[in-house]
Amino acid sequence: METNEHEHVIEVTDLRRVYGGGFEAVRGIDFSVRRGEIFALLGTNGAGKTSTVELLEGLAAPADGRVRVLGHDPYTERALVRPRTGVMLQEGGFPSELTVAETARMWAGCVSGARPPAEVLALVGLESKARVRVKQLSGGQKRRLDLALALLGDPEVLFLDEPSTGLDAEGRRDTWELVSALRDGGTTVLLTTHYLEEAEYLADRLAIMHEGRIAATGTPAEVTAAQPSRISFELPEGYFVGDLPPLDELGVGGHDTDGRIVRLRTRELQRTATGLLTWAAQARVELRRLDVRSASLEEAFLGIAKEVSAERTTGTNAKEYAA
Ligand SMILES: Nc1ncnc2c1ncn2[C@@H]1O[C@H](COP(=O)(O)OP(=O)(O)OP(=O)(O)O)[C@@H](O)[C@H]1O
Repeated sequence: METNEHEHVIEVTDLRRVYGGGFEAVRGIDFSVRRGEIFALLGTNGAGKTSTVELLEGLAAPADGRVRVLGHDPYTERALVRPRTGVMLQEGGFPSELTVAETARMWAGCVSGARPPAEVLALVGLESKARVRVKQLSGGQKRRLDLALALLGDPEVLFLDEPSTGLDAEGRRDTWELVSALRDGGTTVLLTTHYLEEAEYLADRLAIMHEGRIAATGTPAEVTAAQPSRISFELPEGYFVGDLPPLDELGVGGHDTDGRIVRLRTRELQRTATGLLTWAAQARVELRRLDVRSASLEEAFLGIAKEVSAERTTGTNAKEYAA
């Protein structure tokens, strides 16, 4: 395996996917993934994540744009790319009468240089289920079997489509640890997920997709830093919002109230917090229920989805969306 960690293992340029009937599910996206990196594609339902991953896996040809996986076109050069990648699909669809071990052996027969099936079953914690029929597995155990099969070829690049859907909290945590360990061993991972905490925990970098486009991309910290922080507190007895220092002078971008609770949004957290606390000290009042927090990935996600929808409604980007 090559070890150049700066090498771009996945490169996507102005990628488009159009389904029969003319629906454009992927509308010109760009991103790249370096060797040994975990990259997460997040998005609302129908954002185009699976449509994108299928293009990376070479299951369909793009309508336009370019995809390279390990330097090759995964569709036209499938024979070069496929043996070096592992794919965990959303629904594996195995014959349900086979046992777990038989399924793994059958799959190993289709993979050149496959690892011993027992080894990958142990990796995902399914060794004790080797003799159980697939139809008797729980939903979470089936997802783990999907993952084991994707690992049979010891892939350089692993595509994981919602790897922990259906897993309980412990199973999810186990999967995260396994995926982290694979990354630490040099595997490049592209995953789609609905769980923001999964992306926060696992992803070195991520992209948030919305309606076929990438609305934000970067490290989890970069994506959340672009969203406003929040400060909330209870107005002291006898005070009104108008008694606070002018909010724009404190760097506040917006505010709302809920009874006596005031919520401020700011991109200058330190300036706003300092101004507010200085005012409280000078007025000799206590700010009860004070809560100061940076945006979470979840807030960033919801904020981006809302912003893009609002732009669309007001027509800011009407032309772009009509394209
Ligand atoms: N075969 C198809 N024919 C027509 N439209 C399709 C087809 N497959 C998907 N779509 C549409 O393309 C859009 C993107 O779907 P896709 O499955 O890629 O989204 P996703 O981000 O993976 O969503 P989810 O999180 O719900 O799995 C959706 O509007 C979907 O209805």
